[in-house]
Order: sequence, then C-alpha cells, then structure tokens
Amino acid sequence: MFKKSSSLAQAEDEAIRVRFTGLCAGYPGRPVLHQLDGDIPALATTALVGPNGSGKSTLLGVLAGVIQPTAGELHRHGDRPPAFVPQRGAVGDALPLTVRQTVEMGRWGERGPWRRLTRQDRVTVDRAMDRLGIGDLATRQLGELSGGQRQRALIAQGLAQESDLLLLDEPTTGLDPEARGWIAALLTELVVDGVTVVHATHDLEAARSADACLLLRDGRLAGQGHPEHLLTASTLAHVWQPA
Ligand SMILES: Nc1ncnc2c1ncn2[C@@H]1O[C@H](COP(=O)(O)OP(=O)(O)OP(=O)(O)O)[C@@H](O)[C@H]1O
Repeated sequence: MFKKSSSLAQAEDEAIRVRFTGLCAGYPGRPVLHQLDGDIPALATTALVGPNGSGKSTLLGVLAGVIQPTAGELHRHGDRPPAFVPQRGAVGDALPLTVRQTVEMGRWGERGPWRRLTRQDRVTVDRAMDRLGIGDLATRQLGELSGGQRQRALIAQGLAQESDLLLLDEPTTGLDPEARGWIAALLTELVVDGVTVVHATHDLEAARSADACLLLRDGRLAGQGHPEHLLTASTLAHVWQPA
C-alpha cells in the first residue's frame, strides 16, 4: 500500500490542531456524543453548528478537557492548554466581580486562584481588555453590564489565558447585528495572530464566515467541511427536521 512520506504526514499533522476518532462522551447516565470522527484545522476558525441539544457544548467541553470522553481518542497537537469561554448563562452574573477581576481570572491557570498577578500578567489583562474595547469598563461590576459588554469581558478572559486554542460557546447569542459582526471580525483577526478558534453557534451568518464547520445532529456528526459546501439549504433542512 502507498505509504505517506514522513514529511507529508508531518505537514498534515501541523495543519490539524485537534483530531478525534470514535469519540463518545456525555454526562452520568446520559450518553450525548456518539462515535465522532473529526478534525479541527489549525490556524482557522471552526464553527460547531446544530439544533438545540445536538451536543455542541458537550463537544466544546470535551475539546476543552472539562468533559472526559467515555470512548474514542482525542489528540490535541500543541502543548498549551485550551482557553474555554462557556455560554454566557453559565457564568454567574450575580458574582460581585468587576470587569478587570473577571479578565484577571484568565491568568489563574498560570498563577493559581487569588494569587498576586505579576506585572506581565497585568499587561496581558490590559491588552485583552483593550482588544475587546472594554478598557473603560474595567471597574464596572459584571452584573451591571449589557449582554454585549459582558460577552466581551468573557472573551477578554479567554484571551488573557494566552492559549493558541480558543473555544467559545455561542459568543454572539443575544447580541445585536453590529456586535455580532464585530465579534466575528475579531475571531478572524485572532487567527492571523496565531490562534485556532472553535465556536459553537446558532448564527448561520457567523458559521458561514468560518473556515470550517462541523455539523451535529443528535450527538452525531452530520457533516464537516467548508461552510459554503456544508451549509446548503437541503442539508440544513435535513438536520433541523424533527427526528
Ligand atoms: N450537565 C448536564 N447533565 C446532563 N445532561 C446534560 C448536561 N448538559 C447538557 N446535557 C444534555 O446533553 C445533550 C446535549 O446538550 P448540549 O448542551 O451539548 O447541546 P447544544 O447543541 O450545545 O445545545 P444548545 O444549542 O441548546 O446550547 C442535551 O440532551 C442536554 O440535555
């Protein structure tokens, strides 16, 4: 059988940030993901698309390492741990935290919770807030912010982790079109800066602007590829039709 040269195999490996095969995962007594085989391309944006309950957040949790697979394999190339920005509702808005404190939590992975931040950490936090245009909100309480401002604070927390793999759960849900467009543009810019971005989304426009797409239905992979080829009217109708 034709065997790939090792340099070709290496080039392919470098083009893939995460590869999973036969991946199964879920919650106690509730299997959710069934035998998924897929790739997350490196230095690209990948959109996870599918109806409510199809397993997008669960797959993000597995990619983030917070949910352990029950079967199959997951290979993350690269050695930095991923940065995970969960769904907005998953973060306690009632916590008495300022925007700055929220973003500083992004440094805890390096520094440990509630430890003093170094000067370099503070520079990283400032940069993340500036990048998201929330420097002037630094002293505001998270609970007093608009949905879009809070979303920016949570994304800034993800950036402050300085990972090269950023996982975002529905970063544009509930935002107005301008804020959605702004966040979509930011995700593309991050790729230029060397970050691989994966985001779960119900926003088909955001999904169409991604470089790659994984389409989920009932915890199974219904397709993967370039959104232009994958997100056709007939595929979408098939995936969204009641089971
Ligand atoms: N913590 C949990 N414990 C038990 N079951 C859960 C838990 N979280 C999610 N589930 C179940 O897992 C399945 C997949 O949920 P998941 O949140 O991954 O879907 P999703 O595609 O992200 O949905 P949505 O678009 O509504 O956010 C659903 O049936 C859900 O009820």
